[in-house]
Amino acid sequence: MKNIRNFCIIAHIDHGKSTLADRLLDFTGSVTDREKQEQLLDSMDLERERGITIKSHAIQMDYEYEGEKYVLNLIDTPGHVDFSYEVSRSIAACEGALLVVDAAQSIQAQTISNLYLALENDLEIIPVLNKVDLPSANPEVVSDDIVDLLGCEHSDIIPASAKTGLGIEEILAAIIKRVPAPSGKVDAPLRALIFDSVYNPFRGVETYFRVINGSIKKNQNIKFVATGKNYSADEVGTLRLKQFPREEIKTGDVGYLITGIKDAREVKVGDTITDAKNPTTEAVAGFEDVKPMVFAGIYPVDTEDYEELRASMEKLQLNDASLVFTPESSAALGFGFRCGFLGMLHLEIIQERLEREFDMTVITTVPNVSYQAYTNRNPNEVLLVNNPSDLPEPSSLNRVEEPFIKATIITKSDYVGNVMSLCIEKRGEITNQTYLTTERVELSFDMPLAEIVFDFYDRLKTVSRGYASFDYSPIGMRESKLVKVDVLLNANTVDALSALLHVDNAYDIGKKMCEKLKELIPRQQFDIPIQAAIGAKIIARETVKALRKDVTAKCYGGDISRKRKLLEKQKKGKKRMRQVGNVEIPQEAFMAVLKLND
Ligand SMILES: Nc1nc2c(ncn2[C@@H]2O[C@H](COP(=O)(O)OP(=O)(O)OP(=O)(O)O)[C@@H](O)[C@H]2O)c(=O)[nH]1
Repeated sequence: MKNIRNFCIIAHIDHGKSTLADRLLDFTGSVTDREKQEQLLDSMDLERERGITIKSHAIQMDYEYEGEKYVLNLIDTPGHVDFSYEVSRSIAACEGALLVVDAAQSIQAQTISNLYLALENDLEIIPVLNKVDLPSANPEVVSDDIVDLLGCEHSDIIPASAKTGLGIEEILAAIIKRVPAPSGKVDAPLRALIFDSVYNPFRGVETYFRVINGSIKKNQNIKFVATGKNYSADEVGTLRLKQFPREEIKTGDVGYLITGIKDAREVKVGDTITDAKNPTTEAVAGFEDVKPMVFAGIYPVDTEDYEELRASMEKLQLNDASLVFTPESSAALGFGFRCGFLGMLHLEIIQERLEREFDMTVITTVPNVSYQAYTNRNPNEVLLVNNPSDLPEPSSLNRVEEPFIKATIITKSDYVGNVMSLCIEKRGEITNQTYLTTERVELSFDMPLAEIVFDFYDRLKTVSRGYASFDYSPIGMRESKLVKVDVLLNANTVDALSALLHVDNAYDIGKKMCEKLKELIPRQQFDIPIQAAIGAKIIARETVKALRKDVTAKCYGGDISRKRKLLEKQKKGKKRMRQVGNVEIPQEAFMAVLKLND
């Protein structure tokens, strides 16, 4: 045990975490040349394409230092705020953390939020100043920032470049010297923390764990504490680039477990594994069910594909336990599903996976957060509103509460004004303003989650010219004045276009929605009035004028091939359209409310 080191890498997005992990694997000889590939740890295609780490992974390295052999377990963590719960679990499985800071970008919002998570778990922090090879790097200034933040010495900071390999040896030495060896009770009943799980279509769910006390043996009868289910440990082993089956994984070490579980929902990140006959008495530390933050309807483009969509979603859920869905129906779109996501990125990923892996073309409706409504009839009963159509009628509605978050934004002092006006426009209330240095300011706001899940991040980037980083954490529900804004096309309400909005914004957004829809809905043979309404009251109106021109009109005469080509083109453009009443609505229109400021 004394020669094991468990550590993770924490950083703001794009500060070089995955690249650094690759260098460490290289340097310790954990990969052969043939296995070498950029960003080894990001194994999903999507991850590689998007250049982001979606799921956290673990990998074991051997390293000899001053004549002694060490086992280093690197637990990689996802960088996007949608997956922050996984970061916290990975952190809980370690004793130390490399805090990677980009020498050109300095400390950003997620550097700080991840650092706090690490400090809460008493991790030893090793600050790494990455990307010192960049011409724009500013190592002196950024080192000062790090010293201010951590209260460490300048000499504690390791200058490095994950690109050139500078500093890698020093980092490995620091992991061995500064990160404490795991401490745990070898003789106590098994207690292991699940920090991740991965779905393998052939072997079922692979569970990644860290043994805190005792050991886990092959064929042992084990129990998952939170779900209360028993399994047999069919295979346990250590994780290298490949899996290495072992007879036993001992106290302090990290490994994988295969039990034949076929459904990802049975394995919950943060749960504790214990022995079925001799269970641990210690409480499961900090286990939390991950709750979806954003809800949207997903409908097949072709109504006949509903069953196929259901089958695809069920398969997706087997390997992504954070996806939840229930069937729903919409007057406009027919049968589909209301799905819960961790955030907008997660929504995009699911949509893309449905298309790539299952060949499904789907229509996604306006996303919304989850509200809580109370009616006059029973003001104590909470009604969950995950869909605008679930909101009770205004006459019977007592009050609505919406989720709030604490937003932390770090920006340059020049942009404080812009950032503040943006946040105030988004119904934010400033709660704190701290100058980290004379140039950099940390701002905190209490804001409704609904305002930030959509275009906030892009707007923030624009108003700060890219010099703002952002992070948030939920702070509970607060009462809010919300109304349902409906959209009528050709005098028919299209339920899939309804949105829940704050009363102060409803008129403005209603008007913008009509304008945007006018741009997006193709002209047809007749005038299409577009109206926004609150209840029976129309608050805005636009009209899509009737079409006069036939696309093939120009090709009079016999040029049939050209005519066909044009018609093909028109058909392609129609692919993702939905006929509602007699109006054709393209997919973009369902998301129009998100793009009002484009
Ligand atoms: N010049 C230079 N570029 C680097 C260095 N380290 C990483 N990069 C580049 O910075 C970008 C981001 O690096 P990643 O390793 O993907 O960053 P990350 O923190 O893992 O990002 P997420 O996985 O999305 O959280 C990539 O284009 C890397 O090639 C470095 O030391 N020097």
